[in-house]
Amino acid sequence: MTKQYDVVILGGGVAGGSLAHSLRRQHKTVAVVEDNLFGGTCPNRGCDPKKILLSGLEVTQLVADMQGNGISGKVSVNWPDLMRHKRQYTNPISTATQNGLKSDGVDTYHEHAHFNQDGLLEAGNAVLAGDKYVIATGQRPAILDIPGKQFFKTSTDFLNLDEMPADVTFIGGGYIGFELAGIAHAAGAKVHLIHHNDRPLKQFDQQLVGQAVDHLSKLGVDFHMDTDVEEITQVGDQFVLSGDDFRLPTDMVFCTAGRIPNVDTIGLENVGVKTDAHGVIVDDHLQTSNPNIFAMGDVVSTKRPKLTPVAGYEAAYLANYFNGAADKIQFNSIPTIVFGQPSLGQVGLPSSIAADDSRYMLITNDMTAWYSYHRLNEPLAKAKVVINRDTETVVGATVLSNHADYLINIFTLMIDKQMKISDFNKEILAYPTFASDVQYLV
Ligand SMILES: Cc1cc2nc3c(=O)[nH]c(=O)nc-3n(C[C@H](O)[C@H](O)[C@H](O)COP(=O)(O)OP(=O)(O)OC[C@H]3O[C@@H](n4cnc5c(N)ncnc54)[C@H](O)[C@@H]3O)c2cc1C
Ligand SMILES: NC(=O)c1ccc[n+]([C@@H]2O[C@H](COP(=O)([O-])OP(=O)(O)OC[C@H]3O[C@@H](n4cnc5c(N)ncnc54)[C@H](O)[C@@H]3O)[C@@H](O)[C@H]2O)c1
Repeated sequence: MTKQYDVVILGGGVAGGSLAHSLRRQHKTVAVVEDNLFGGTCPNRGCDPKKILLSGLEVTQLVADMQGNGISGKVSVNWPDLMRHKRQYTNPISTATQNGLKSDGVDTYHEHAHFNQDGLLEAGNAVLAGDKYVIATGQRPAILDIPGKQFFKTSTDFLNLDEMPADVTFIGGGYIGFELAGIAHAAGAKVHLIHHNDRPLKQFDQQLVGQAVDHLSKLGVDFHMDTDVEEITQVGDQFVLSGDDFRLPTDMVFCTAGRIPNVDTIGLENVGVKTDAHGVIVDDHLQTSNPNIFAMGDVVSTKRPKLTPVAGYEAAYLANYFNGAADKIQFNSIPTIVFGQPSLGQVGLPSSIAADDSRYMLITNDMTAWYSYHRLNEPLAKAKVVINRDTETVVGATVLSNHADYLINIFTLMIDKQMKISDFNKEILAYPTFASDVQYLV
């Protein structure tokens, strides 16, 4: 059976689903092929479930910070209850997302999509012919290729754990390692985070990363830097991680050493689509080396952070492009946050570059004693803001605090709207809020 469409989308995640709805508003015929959960990574096994589980950390840490300041008595995370709370949100997502697509007139296929040797797009028994194809197959967890790799669990497993083990280890100090380590620690586990060099979260301000690491260490998280795990063996109910002069028994080990693009099982070689280690290679119109095939979202080879709002933005761009707009894709600043207690957020020009360039002024503030943070007895609140001396505008910011997310979004607006600091300071902002504190930071 061959069916003809204007656009066939491989992958029903954030990018694929959002493009499909936009194309239907243009009355185009659209098929979405999804081989796992509709909605993709973010709502099923990424951002959203992670942040629900993070609420355990937020509540317990707030209560711990406020001990002796009007709050007494400890609270603790009940992991099975928290997991039930998470599942109440995640369980309906895939069906609801698929139904939403169907009711909008999108044909959905719950199959693995691939281009066969004749270059035809197969989805199970169906052949889907498109005037255009869009690859939106996302990424999956990378698994380190070491003896015992079959014992690795992934972030997806973590976000579905029925019981929190007493002792857990994360290998890889990136976004996922830090975020899940914080959640596991709050849930009462002894947590180890192993990183292969001395630069965890290497894209962030290393001074602030160091302070976050010190803070988490004081709370009881064990960091093992410059440590290469070479083998995992099972000993009884435990796993032993070993390398040069290193041996660590643990109950569960998660590989959080990055994600790899889903390009290898979709027959791209049959349709002349070029890829590299970071994903599908595209031009400024998200067009691949095959002019009828486009790619968007996490599967694209790019140095930009691979994030949900970026995937959504690319989907919106392609919808306009397919509707006749000719502009090349351009990106505003992309804010990025490692969620935790504290969270670490960054946007725009990194402070490390600004520190060595006389065109910029770097303003560093310790906000810990400021009213907003004192009120909640927040133990660590720092901000670095980069200002262009000529234009007197903010061009970059890094914030370490439990409320970094509020501040980083405000800095993003200031940067992209090129708002003069003097104009920003004329604004009357609701007080006392984390947002109004920004006027003291610039
Ligand atoms: C643990 C975790 C936490 C995260 N937290 C955040 C966060 O806080 N903020 C943020 O902005 N981003 C976060 N991200 C990243 C975010 O989830 C992704 O950037 C986003 O989901 C990318 O959307 P996408 O549509 O490109 O890919 P996906 O959402 O991954 O969708 C791709 C879809 O394609 C499907 N697929 C793959 N191959 C095929 C095939 N051959 N045939 C059919 N279907 C296929 C997959 O099953 C998947 O559903 C997180 C990611 C993880 C893993
Ligand atoms: N809050 C967010 O926005 C958020 C959260 C989670 C994931 N994400 C997205 O998902 C992507 C993947 O996240 P991630 O944390 O898996 O990847 P990552 O690339 O951020 O971090 C992986 C880390 O593992 C380290 N590593 C690599 N090999 C190692 C080894 N052998 N031993 C020890 N450490 C090793 C790397 O140096 C790196 O620091 C992110 O880049 C981001 O795009 C975003």
